[in-house]
Amino acid sequence: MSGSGPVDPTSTGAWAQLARLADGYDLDLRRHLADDPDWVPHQTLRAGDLFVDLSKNLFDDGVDATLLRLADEVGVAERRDAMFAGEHINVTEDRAVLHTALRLPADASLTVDGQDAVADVHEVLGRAYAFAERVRSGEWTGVTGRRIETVVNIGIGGSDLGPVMAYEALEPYRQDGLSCRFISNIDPTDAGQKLTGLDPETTLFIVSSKTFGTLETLTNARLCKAWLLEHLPAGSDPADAVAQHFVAVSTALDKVADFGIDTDNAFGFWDWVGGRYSMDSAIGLSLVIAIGPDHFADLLAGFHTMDEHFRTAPPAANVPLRMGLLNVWYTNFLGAHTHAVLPYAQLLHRFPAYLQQLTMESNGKGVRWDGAAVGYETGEVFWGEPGTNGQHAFYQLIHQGTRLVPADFIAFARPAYALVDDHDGESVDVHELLLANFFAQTQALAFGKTADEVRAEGVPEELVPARTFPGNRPTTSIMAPALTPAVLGQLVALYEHITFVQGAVWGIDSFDQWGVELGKQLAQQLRPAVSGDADVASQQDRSTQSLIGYYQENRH
Ligand SMILES: O=P(O)(O)OC[C@H]1O[C@](O)(CO)[C@@H](O)[C@@H]1O
Repeated sequence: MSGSGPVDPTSTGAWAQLARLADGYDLDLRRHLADDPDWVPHQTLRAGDLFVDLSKNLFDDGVDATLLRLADEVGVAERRDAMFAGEHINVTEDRAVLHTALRLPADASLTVDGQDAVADVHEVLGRAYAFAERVRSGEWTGVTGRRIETVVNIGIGGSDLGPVMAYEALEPYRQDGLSCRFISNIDPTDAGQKLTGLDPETTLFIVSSKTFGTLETLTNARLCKAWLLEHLPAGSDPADAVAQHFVAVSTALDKVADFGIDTDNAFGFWDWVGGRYSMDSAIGLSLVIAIGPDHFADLLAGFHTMDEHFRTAPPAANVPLRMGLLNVWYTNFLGAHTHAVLPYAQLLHRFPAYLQQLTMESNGKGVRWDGAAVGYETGEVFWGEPGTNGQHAFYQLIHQGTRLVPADFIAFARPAYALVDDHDGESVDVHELLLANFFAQTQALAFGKTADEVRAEGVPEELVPARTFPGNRPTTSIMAPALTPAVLGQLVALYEHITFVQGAVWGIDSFDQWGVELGKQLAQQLRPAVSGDADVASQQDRSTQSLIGYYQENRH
């Protein structure tokens, strides 16, 4: 796989056919759903516990069949199989891409570059579970003998976003008396705020960094170490204190040792796990401690369910394949640039932020994996907020603006908190209000409101245009019984594989992230200028000199 170049998707017959279909495409969702009684059942798919309704997307049988043909012509299935088999599909880093191995059951078998990956994964998982149990039970204590009450994960990007998102999402599964905080930003406010009010005797720090070379994480880890040693009761031995209060998760265990953390208290993973695909590796240690090994195992099982679906479901029933292809249709043929993700679940409030890294660090690429420039758009901008908050903020643009914004709506049949609003002799289940909004929004977006319908409500003629809704705004609805660990695993894996499908069609390496390097290098080079080195400042461009000058004048 790594030896042969990607197919240029624009050279395929399917691409040309999609371009013809898209020319003047004017599907009317009202008519489409009304005229074809089979459309909704045919476009309602299931994957694990997820119930996925694609029917309110802007496509028809012809587009659908051609998208599936495109997947065939560019070889999505072959690339998927190469990923699952451990081939080095991360070409620019010459690495396998095997986050799917992190959730294989213990009796599965997979050899990666001569190593038994399943045995390795389960060895680390077993150690992480045992460690988590010791913390949860109070057997693992701080240096003064007190049990741990707060776990602070220090990490950034993939070493932060997944654990935070899942910690928030699975709040009902957390153990009482144990909480987590997450320090990520190099802005000292982050560490300053998160350390405030902490009791050093009952705090455990997890330094999470795949490379153990990330400026933000190492700086924050040093700040936390200094804070710990300064605030522990006098007489605590520094080496014991670090040993009891610091553990690490990394692929670079030598650097962990250099930092002063006992490698007995370090949990490894492998270069075949990308940072943004690592929340189900030991990077999830804070989550394992918070929700416990059993729930974490359920989460992994959920991931695996979706992996198996993606690997084995026939194309027409394959949810990640179908959703990924629809995203290609919107991006490359209907002119969409962004994609909204709108969870009608407050507990998923960090899910869009998590998806930003997953999707944009993966597919924000301008060259294919053979180095050739792409001649087409890649990488949608993913964004979102929980409903119904978003309704009162940006839905106006989605409903009536000039841009096409495909949106994924996510909701659960059962609420995390069942609350009833008793008023005026009526009892209203508040979750019903949430779901009524969920259903109503996708209905309004799809079917709109015609000028005649607006007039029929007695609206003055001059206000009719402003109060008309064009409709035909595409949405996918994803529902599940409840937001359990297993369902969360399925959801995350679904988006991992959607991202994969898009990257495979575009022929890009969705697993490297060279685009984040230049800024890091320049920050290192610039730093002396920020500290007042006039020579280095004078070597900068005029705009940067002016900005640094402003900073120097106003810093005190
Ligand atoms: O886990 P690490 O090595 O500290 O990296 C953190 C993040 O930094 C990045 O490399 C981007 O700078 C991400 O891909 C990664 O998730």
